[in-house]
Amino acid sequence: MNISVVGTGYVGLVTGVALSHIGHTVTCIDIDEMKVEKMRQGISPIFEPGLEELMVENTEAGRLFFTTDHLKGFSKAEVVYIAVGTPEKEDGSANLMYIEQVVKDIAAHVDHDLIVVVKSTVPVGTNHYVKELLDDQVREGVRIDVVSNPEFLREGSSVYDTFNGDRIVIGADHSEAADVIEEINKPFGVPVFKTDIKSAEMIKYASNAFLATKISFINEIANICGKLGADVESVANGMGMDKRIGSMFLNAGIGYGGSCFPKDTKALTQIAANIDHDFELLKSVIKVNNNQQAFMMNQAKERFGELAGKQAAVLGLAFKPNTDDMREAASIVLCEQLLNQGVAVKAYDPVAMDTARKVIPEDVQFVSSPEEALKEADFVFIVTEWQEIQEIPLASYIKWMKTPVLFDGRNCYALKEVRKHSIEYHSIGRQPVLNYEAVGNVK
Ligand SMILES: NC(=O)c1ccc[n+]([C@@H]2O[C@H](COP(=O)([O-])OP(=O)(O)OC[C@H]3O[C@@H](n4cnc5c(N)ncnc54)[C@H](O)[C@@H]3O)[C@@H](O)[C@H]2O)c1
Ligand SMILES: O=c1ccn([C@@H]2O[C@H](COP(=O)(O)OP(=O)(O)O[C@H]3O[C@H](CO)[C@@H](O)[C@H](O)[C@H]3O)[C@@H](O)[C@H]2O)c(=O)[nH]1
Repeated sequence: MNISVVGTGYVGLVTGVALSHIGHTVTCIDIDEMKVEKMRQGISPIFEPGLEELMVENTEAGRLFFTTDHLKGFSKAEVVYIAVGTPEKEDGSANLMYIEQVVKDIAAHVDHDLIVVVKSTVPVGTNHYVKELLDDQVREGVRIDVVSNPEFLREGSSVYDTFNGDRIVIGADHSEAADVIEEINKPFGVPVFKTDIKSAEMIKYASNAFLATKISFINEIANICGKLGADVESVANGMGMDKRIGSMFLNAGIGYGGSCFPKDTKALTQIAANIDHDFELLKSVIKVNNNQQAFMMNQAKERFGELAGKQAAVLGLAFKPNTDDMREAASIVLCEQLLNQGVAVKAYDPVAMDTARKVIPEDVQFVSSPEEALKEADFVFIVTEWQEIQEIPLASYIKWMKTPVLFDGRNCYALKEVRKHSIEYHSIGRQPVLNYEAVGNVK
């Protein structure tokens, strides 16, 4: 099939590349000329494992094209996927201006029947709003169907997730349009769930809100465990063995970040508020997450009393491993808080340094290895559990740091291992390891 994908961000580019890989002819359209130029040269504008190779393979096979020209991009399209951003507005609701612009672009340039697939995460009712706008704006005689097809990929494993998803949700008013989208996706071999449009839109928000709830729940349990002497990892393992609960998304830490959970949880409380429903549970999930981001900072203040004049290392800046995405990364808030307390900060991330420079205060010193960050540091914040960071030998903290005081926001190290070293180690929902004598005069 001839498909156009509008927006080549984390969702659009992966969708376009994957659809071309299963045999469709795909034209990806973006307004960002630099991005399009990069993709034409075979360079992925985002860091996503496996994406660039697949992009080049399908470009060379003549199935994948990139353009900034909507007219050209839509000329042969039988189906257009919308994958532009829906960022949050000041009141927390979803900003639909990019979607509305794409509708204008389609209406201005399309003169044949079309199925428009909304992949972006949009509030319940938006697909019908898109259909109304299109019906108002397209040329006479042109028939447009709108299908909701929310995306569930995770950054850092988006290529894998696309080919190994748990389900593809298709929401449509007409079964013919739903059948076309099902047929397009058949080669993925992923189970398809067909439903009405509003339910499809809600499945996306409800899924993200539920996962965010799981994370805030385990973080609350962790905070209680920490005070009672229980171990949150054991608790999560024991809970997760119950199939009704499931073992995934029970990793305690410094809260969820990224481009989706923070924005989508807020948007869903707003969607509920619009119909006078106070979504108390979800508001608490958000509040717990905001508090959790301050957890390590509070630990450090409690540990040292005065932080001014100290030197800190921050290991990991991206909101999660295997991505260069810095949207709503905990590291941003943590670096700001450290600087505000008069701490000198050296930060390292294996991949996200360039994106981090744009959002992290410039007083933070960016360094090119964990060793440089840790050299002469009074303490370290482990913020992102990159494999490279998890593999730093515990002995290296002793060797490189002024005082090996670790605050691990992602529980990267097994306590059994930590206890073998002369280290002071604070993590989330687990007992601290306080080898005071060995560490010397830090306390
Ligand atoms: N990032 C994720 O992991 C993820 C996962 C599932 C769903 N989503 C949802 O998917 C949507 C896209 O998210 P993203 O992270 O890929 O966004 P993004 O910000 O990475 O990418 C959006 C792209 O759209 C382009 N664009 C904007 N207006 C355009 C126009 N009129 N024509 C052509 N291109 C245009 C931008 O230049 C940008 O490259 C959002 O609604 C998001 O909530 C994201
Ligand atoms: O047990 C866990 C799992 C995740 N996280 C944090 O939660 C955030 C989000 O992680 P993850 O869900 O793996 O990444 P995203 O790329 O944000 O993916 C989520 O958001 C996407 C956008 O809507 C959805 O498509 C995905 O299904 C959904 O998992 C990150 O900060 C993680 O550190 C935890 O703290 N504990």
